[in-house]
Amino acid sequence: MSMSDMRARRGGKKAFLFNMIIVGQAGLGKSTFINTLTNHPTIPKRQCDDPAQCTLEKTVDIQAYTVETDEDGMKMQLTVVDTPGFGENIDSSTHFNEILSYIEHQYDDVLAEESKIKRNPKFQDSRIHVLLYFIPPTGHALREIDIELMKRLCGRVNILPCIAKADTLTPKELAAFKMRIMEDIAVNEIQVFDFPCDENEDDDETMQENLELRSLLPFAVVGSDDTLLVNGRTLRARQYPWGIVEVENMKHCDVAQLRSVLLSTHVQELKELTHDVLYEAYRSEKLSQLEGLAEKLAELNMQAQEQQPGSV
Ligand SMILES: Nc1nc2c(ncn2[C@@H]2O[C@H](COP(=O)(O)OP(=O)(O)OP(=O)(O)O)[C@@H](O)[C@H]2O)c(=O)[nH]1
Repeated sequence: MSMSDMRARRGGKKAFLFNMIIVGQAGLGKSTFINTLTNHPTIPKRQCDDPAQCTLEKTVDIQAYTVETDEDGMKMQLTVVDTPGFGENIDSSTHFNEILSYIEHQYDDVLAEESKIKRNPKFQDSRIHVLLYFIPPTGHALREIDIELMKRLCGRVNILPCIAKADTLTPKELAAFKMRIMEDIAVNEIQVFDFPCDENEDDDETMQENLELRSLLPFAVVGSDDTLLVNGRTLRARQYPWGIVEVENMKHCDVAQLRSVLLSTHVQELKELTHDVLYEAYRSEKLSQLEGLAEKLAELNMQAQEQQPGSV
């Protein structure tokens, strides 16, 4: 779909449903980022008076939060699925399996609904349209765990890689880190959502915008729960002894562009890719598995009948 079509759709009365999941190591600022993105305390802060206890009070369950957004005239009902951060000591394969089964479970629900003779008019499609993968700001390269997780999930969900806490890197470090991450993604054949362009469908403006967005990958993210007064304007920002990092300032990070992608310009495309490509692949895999099982059962039945006394 072209950007102009997308814009033509904006301002419609019906709120768009969009579902995202956020994944990454513990303490990378996932909850803070969601509240920054939605400009709302979508994920409640954990109440904790005792700093010693605070570190123990992490996100422990996969949990969905829904919030209304209105970005650039595009109204949406956004559901964000927050996942527990994984760490060095956690068995990562269990963690990956939980995320994968959560994503597949939403596909199963749709598959079951599609197979009903009488559909439920109130059925809510909770398929995940995008996964934000938070990479720690090590400044080196992707870790094995990042590669493994993205490899396992990329056939099931659109992945957008993000560098968490990008304010901890200098601009030079950030640029080099971005380059190495994209090299690792290519070498390991990880399919991420890279703003594909279609010469036959997209107009020049869309192609240009997509190429610019692609060049930003992975998005440099900064989140903050605080607002500060900067030159007479109240802004979401992080304050340090040496200065201020403004969340919406494109010179400081890529949050402004990422917000626009996630809440407006690329919502339709991510939904279409989820339905037409990812869900379709899952559906046919599932159905051929069922077909294989049915054939096996029929074969076993036939053998059982042949072995019955009196059968010819
Ligand atoms: N420097 C920096 N710190 C951040 C940023 N975003 C969040 N933080 C801080 O990082 C800490 C953890 O933030 P959370 O949002 O709770 O992290 P989380 O990933 O949701 O944590 P889990 O739920 O435990 O996985 C908090 O002290 C935040 O203030 C950021 O962009 N830059």
